[in-house]
Amino acid sequence: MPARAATIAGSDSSGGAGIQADIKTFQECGVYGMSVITALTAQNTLGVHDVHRIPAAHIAAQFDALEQDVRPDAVKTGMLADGGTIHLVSERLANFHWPNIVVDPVMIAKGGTVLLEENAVEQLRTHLLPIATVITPNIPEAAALASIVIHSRNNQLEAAKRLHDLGARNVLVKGGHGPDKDCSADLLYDGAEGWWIEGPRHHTMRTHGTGCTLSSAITAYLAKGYSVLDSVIKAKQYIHMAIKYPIAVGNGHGPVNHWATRMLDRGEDSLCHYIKN
Ligand SMILES: Nc1ncnc2c1ncn2[C@@H]1O[C@H](COP(=O)(O)OP(=O)(O)O)[C@@H](O)[C@H]1O
Ligand SMILES: Cc1ncc(COP(=O)(O)OP(=O)(O)O)c(N)n1
Repeated sequence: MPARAATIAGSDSSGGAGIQADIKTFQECGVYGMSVITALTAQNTLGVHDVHRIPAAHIAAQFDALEQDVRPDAVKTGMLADGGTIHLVSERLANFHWPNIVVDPVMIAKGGTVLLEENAVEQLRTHLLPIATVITPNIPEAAALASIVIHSRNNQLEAAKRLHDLGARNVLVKGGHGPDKDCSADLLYDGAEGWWIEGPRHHTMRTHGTGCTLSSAITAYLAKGYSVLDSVIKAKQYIHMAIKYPIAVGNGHGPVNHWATRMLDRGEDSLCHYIKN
């Protein structure tokens, strides 16, 4: 059987983020992709226009269908919408013992639409963080979860330490929203060591779905058996290529190019590098 990855997330009708971005990324990274859909969004590159939550019984049925037949080698969570869904997802993940759990704590879309009810942040902290192999907050999400203001790399590290203390085994605080104009630096912290995984900052509007794409690439490489550090480095190279070589889709914040590596037929770019903190 091929390596298998599952995404537990919301659908983006325009295909740039959510379930669609995750499945495209799984495919490009060479793993078999599966999904548990938590919400449907009517969305395009201009924004999120409507959200329809999936009833809990049907989310549970999707989980059970995978468990009974095609267990994943790694799994990620994305848009979970509300506390009830977080509760159900964390209960299923804990009971099924699915390995390699990547938690992307999606809270707000780039256009400003709330994708997780504000009062569900505590459920994320107490239910999902403790079972996460890796958590991948962006800077505003890390700030909200760790109750800290993030203006600098030192703050990024402090947030990572606090989230590790809450139970996440590895914490990746992504730097896309950081202040550095030339570099987008993500910090990986495992409780002992910190690694800065850096790539050049691309000045572009086509960044819809960057977080979903990075976390699903990490999930794919974990499913293939890479270590957490190697999975994050390979995923960073994948997102770097997907932003650097854009495709023109839509009139707003366009999606990243999920097949950049294949289209260029040139393998992975070597511009990303990592350094010990
Ligand atoms: N303009 C950019 N140039 C290069 N890398 C970027 C850019 N924007 C985001 N990234 C990278 O994309 C990934 C997702 O980052 P981020 O934007 O922080 O997440 P989110 O989409 O969840 O807000 C990270 O690896 C980050 O460094
Ligand atoms: C259905 C759905 N899930 C997640 C997001 C957020 O995706 P992200 O990768 O953080 O990218 P942006 O939307 O912030 O560009 C989403 N929009 N829709």
